[in-house]
Amino acid sequence: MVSRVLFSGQLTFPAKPPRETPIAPLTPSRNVLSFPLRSSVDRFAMRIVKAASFTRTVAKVDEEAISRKKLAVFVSGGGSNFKKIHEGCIGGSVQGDLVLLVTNKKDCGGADYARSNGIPVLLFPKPKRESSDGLSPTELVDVLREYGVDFVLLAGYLKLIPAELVKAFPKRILNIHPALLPAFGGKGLYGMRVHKAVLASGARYSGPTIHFVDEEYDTGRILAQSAVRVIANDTPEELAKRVLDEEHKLYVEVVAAICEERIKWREDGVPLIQSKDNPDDYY
Ligand SMILES: Nc1nc2c(c(=O)[nH]1)N[C@@H](CN(C=O)c1ccc(C(=O)N[C@@H](CCC(=O)O)C(=O)O)cc1)CN2
Ligand SMILES: NCC(=O)N[C@@H]1O[C@H](COP(=O)([O-])[O-])[C@@H](O)[C@H]1O
Repeated sequence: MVSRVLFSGQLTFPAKPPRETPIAPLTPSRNVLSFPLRSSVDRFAMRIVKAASFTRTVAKVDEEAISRKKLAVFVSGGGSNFKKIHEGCIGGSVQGDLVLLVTNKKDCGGADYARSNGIPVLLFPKPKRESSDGLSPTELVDVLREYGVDFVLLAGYLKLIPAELVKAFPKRILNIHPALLPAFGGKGLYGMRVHKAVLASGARYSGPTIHFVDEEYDTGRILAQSAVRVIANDTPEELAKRVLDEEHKLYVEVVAAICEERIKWREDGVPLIQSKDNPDDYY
């Protein structure tokens, strides 16, 4: 079972010029004139009115046009979240483009998928053994900037993101964790270890958390979560599968919101997602 609470109370945001709510796209229910026409003159007049309205709406949407975002994804394993985000970019549900894949395991499944889809693969950090391969933290920041990366998405990446990168991309690095933070997070809690800890605790709910990344593991501002029921005789693998299915949905939804600039920061520092269907609602 998945639940998601919609917040639509009075919100206060840091003072900044209010952004006009864009006119909703033309939809029959919203834009069809519904009164009976009296004569051919009325019909002609109505066509003029509707044409003007359409032009104004299109013009407004053009003014509000938001640029596609450039995304870099970091993985260490199979990369199923990475693949779902890529499918979203290709399919049109995400207004973004995957320009880089970064990994600490250059032969992992995510890296193989990137190479077979023409996405450049970078190795970070440098392997411990003496090797020319791999980037230093400074080199990594430089490359991300050269590619014009707007957002960095961690998806099963198992190394600590260095402070240099966190500082270079403030409020622009996201991570997905397979449990409801702040519980079951931190150093040593990743992959199946997380689900084993959840089951051992007797928690009745788990589920993915998407949060902004700071200098420590799993302590950044929480942006999105969804709850997944823990079943009494769940194995770690069964729970992992249910949570991963929910991760795939949640990450694509959040990345779509990021690319559409629908993240709003409340004055107390909590980030919220503005509803796509009703701009007055946040969650
Ligand atoms: N600066 C940050 N870096 C990273 C974060 C973060 O929040 N801030 N999130 C992690 C992802 N993650 C949980 O979501 C996570 C990944 C790995 C570990 C961990 O304990 N790793 C081991 C090494 C594991 C390995 O090399 O196989 C360790 O550091 O000893 C904890 C949490 C990504 N980076
Ligand atoms: N703490 C980090 C962590 O455990 N991340 C988890 O690794 C898996 C990666 O799967 P994927 O490679 O198939 O996307 C995901 O379940 C993700 O939440």
